[in-house]
Amino acid sequence: MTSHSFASGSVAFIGGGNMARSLIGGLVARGVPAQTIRVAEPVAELRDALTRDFGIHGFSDNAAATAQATTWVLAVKPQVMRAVCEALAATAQATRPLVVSIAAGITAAQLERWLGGDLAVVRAMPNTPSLLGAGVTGLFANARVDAAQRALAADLLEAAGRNVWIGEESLMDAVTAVSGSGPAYVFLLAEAMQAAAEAEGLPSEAARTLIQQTLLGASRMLIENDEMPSELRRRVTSPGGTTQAAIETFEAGGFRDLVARAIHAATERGRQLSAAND
Ligand SMILES: NC(=O)C1=CN([C@@H]2O[C@H](COP(=O)(O)OP(=O)(O)OC[C@H]3O[C@@H](n4cnc5c(N)ncnc54)[C@H](OP(=O)(O)O)[C@@H]3O)[C@@H](O)[C@H]2O)C=CC1
Ligand SMILES: O=C(O)[C@@H]1CCC=N1
Repeated sequence: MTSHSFASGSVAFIGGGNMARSLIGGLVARGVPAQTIRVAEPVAELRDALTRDFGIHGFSDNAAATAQATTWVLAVKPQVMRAVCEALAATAQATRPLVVSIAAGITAAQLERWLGGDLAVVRAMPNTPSLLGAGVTGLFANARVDAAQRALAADLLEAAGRNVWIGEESLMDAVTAVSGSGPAYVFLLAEAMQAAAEAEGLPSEAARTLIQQTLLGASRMLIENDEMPSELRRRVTSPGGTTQAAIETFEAGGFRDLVARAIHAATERGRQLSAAND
């Protein structure tokens, strides 16, 4: 953590579900004092697990969690965001926190309006590898976010992995479609490879190890070799060999177009979530 971390106040998570757990775990692992982290979560088992696992303060009531916090992380589903914000508007206007939302689709302007207006809002889109500190977050700051608040938001999300600042908010739905949802695409590929491996006769456990290590190794090459994916692919693909047979099958099946359509559908869904929950 850098010097501008949470020394001057505490952070309150509203919603203690999957993503909040990943982010809280990242913060605690990076040395943010547990007593400066608060979470409001209505489900007692989830709340108790968070307080037990990380030593943070748990609340069943959103207002109680936010009352002492200088940074709020809104980590509820887009469908309940408006109601959650409107119930916290008076506190937001009285305490003027930095508001960080990780909800898909919901815009900074919507959050600001629901919370009573004139607030610094950062829209952030992390992903589940945050749990391991291997996540990536796309971030957009509205015009009211000052340099110190920007640094604070960056610190908060850096605990989960790398940050990428996005200048135009309209691109946050594409960020969501690429990296927010992205881990699920890799898991789908792993599922499909597992089923195909077993269909070819490989024992389940052997197939699992082969696939896990292949995805890990390929990901490391993407990051560490500093070369284009197309070049890395070319080196695996011996002319007339096995990889060529597979790649030609993918291409003939419209793989690239399918990926483009899937990411477009996710991007559009983000826009719909904004409109449908306004
Ligand atoms: N999962 C992911 O990979 C990612 C998710 N996100 C975003 O993060 C947000 C949370 O997603 P995720 O963690 O997956 O969802 P979860 O359902 O796991 O977490 C949301 C939590 O908020 C609780 N909650 C519901 N209503 C309220 C309320 N009024 N006040 C406080 N807490 C409430 C929910 O309880 P209950 O179960 O009772 O409803 C639940 O425990 C979403 O907006 C999503 O778009 C962003 C990036 C990646
Ligand atoms: O599926 C969703 O809507 C959320 C946002 C990105 C990942 N999960």
